[in-house]
Amino acid sequence: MASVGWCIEKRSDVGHEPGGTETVLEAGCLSIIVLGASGDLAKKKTFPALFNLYRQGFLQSSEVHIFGYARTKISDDDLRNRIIGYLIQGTASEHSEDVSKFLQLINYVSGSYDTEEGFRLLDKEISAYEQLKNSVEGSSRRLFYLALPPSVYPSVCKMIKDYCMNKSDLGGWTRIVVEKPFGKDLDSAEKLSTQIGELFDEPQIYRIDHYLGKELVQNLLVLRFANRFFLPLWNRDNIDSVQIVFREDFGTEGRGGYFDEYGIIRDIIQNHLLQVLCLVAMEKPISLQPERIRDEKVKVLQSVIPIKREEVVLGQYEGYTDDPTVPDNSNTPTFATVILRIHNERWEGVPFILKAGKALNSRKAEIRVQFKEVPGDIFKCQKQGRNEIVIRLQPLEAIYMKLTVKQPGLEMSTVQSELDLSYRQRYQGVTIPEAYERLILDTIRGDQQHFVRRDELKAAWEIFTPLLHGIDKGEFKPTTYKPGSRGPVEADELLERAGYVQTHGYIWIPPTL
Ligand SMILES: NC(=O)C1=CN([C@@H]2O[C@H](COP(=O)(O)OP(=O)(O)OC[C@H]3O[C@@H](n4cnc5c(N)ncnc54)[C@H](OP(=O)(O)O)[C@@H]3O)[C@@H](O)[C@H]2O)C=CC1
Ligand SMILES: O=C1O[C@H](COP(=O)(O)O)[C@@H](O)[C@H](O)[C@H]1O
Repeated sequence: MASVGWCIEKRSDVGHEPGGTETVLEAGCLSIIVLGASGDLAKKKTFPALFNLYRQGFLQSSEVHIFGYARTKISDDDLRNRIIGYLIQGTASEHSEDVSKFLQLINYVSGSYDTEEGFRLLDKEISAYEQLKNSVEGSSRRLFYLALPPSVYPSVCKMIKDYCMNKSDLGGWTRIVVEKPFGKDLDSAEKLSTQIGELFDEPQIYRIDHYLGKELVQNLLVLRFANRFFLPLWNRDNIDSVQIVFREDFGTEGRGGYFDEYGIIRDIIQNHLLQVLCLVAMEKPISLQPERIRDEKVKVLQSVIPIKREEVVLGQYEGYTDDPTVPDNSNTPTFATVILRIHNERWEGVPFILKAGKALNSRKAEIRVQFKEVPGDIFKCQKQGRNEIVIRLQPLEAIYMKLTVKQPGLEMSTVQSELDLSYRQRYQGVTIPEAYERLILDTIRGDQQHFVRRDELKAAWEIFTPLLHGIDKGEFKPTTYKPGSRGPVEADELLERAGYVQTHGYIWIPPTL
């Protein structure tokens, strides 16, 4: 197991610009508290991510303890038994000793989310552990991960603030991680932000969007700003359209109750896809300081003009309302294509097409940047297709550029082909970290670059709230589509109207080893 101590590289805050990093020695013991430990996210994502960090040496048993907290009355062992299967999944058998050792780092505390009793008990347990480690009071670090429905965030944050804070400021800290959906519209999100903002300062709040932890999303700034190729081309003069697409080949699967309240726009588009859009469209930040990057993202969001009704297609898959937790007359979209337009010098006139759907014919997420046609087409090859750069976020991470080349052989004819950077082939033996793993490590390191700032969130809700209110009032109706299909045909028609040219007779085949 690689040993990684707590001497970490921490990005300095505003005032230390540009660029520089400083080394901060964080020596206090670390308590990670997973609230909602009995739930779905905790078992599927949070605990496995913590395990992987532990396995790779980023969490040391001498310095870290993990507490699960929820109302369900279970023992430490019950919790361990609930999560063990998710830790072992995808883990080689040689790691079974690590699994046992990791599980011993976890204790469970049961209590409610709005009364002091449980939180006093939780504080007592954390303090006991800190004392055991001889941690100097105030130097210890407490990370609260809210794997909970947002309805309980305000009361939970109040309880943490009143009963569970790190006791003083001797280099220690208290941070909270909150999951999406952060609000349901502009007003509710602002209300939630204000409630939490009265209790914690912005540098203590980590609004997680797990798409920001995906490898190829993290690569976007490097790709755009470290390569001469792209700098002069990345604008309205050369790019005709940008698509950011999320497809899932399964339906709401046991999460129907939650999903019906939110729908695909709040579940995927307003957060995950919009965050990706920001990174594709933003200007170059003056440095890699998290605040400087987030400043640029906010500017993009604030430049988006109101969504036009005719640039939206909504769908709902057949059979969606068969779920007993979904009302028969549900108007909730499980599919949406929405065109956003950015009113600035770089992007005026370029449609940013955000598309997301459940129960479709495939599972993938990608960014597809389509370039304009070459003027003066001497090869008469225009009909074969346009240049595209495709960034495949998942599965099979890849970046490929679709381009026209000479067909090999004696004739001078042209054909569509690609320059392909397929990660599995290029980076053999390299394990790409899970998004949650990376983001939890960032919260421990105090790096907020890949988290959503309050003003970003506000600007994101400003874009979608009018449309969402229209849908909630039943003013827009989703059209039905067949599960396993591409979604409503109207979505492809909208794409065509937006100027997207489908390439026929060419398909990218991920290379095999
Ligand atoms: N599951 C997923 O894949 C993803 C989830 N998220 C977000 O993460 C958060 C947690 O999600 P998930 O784990 O699926 O949610 P769950 O519905 O599984 O809830 C987590 C825990 O919260 C408690 N809980 C549930 N409902 C309520 C309620 N109405 N009032 C008080 N406590 C409640 C339960 O614990 P107990 O009863 O023991 O207290 C439950 O085990 C949510 O904000 C969700 O939107 C984000 C991305 C993906
Ligand atoms: O946040 C969510 O994301 C998942 C998809 O995540 P991915 O990393 O597998 O692409 C989605 O299934 C879920 O509905 C949504 O809440």
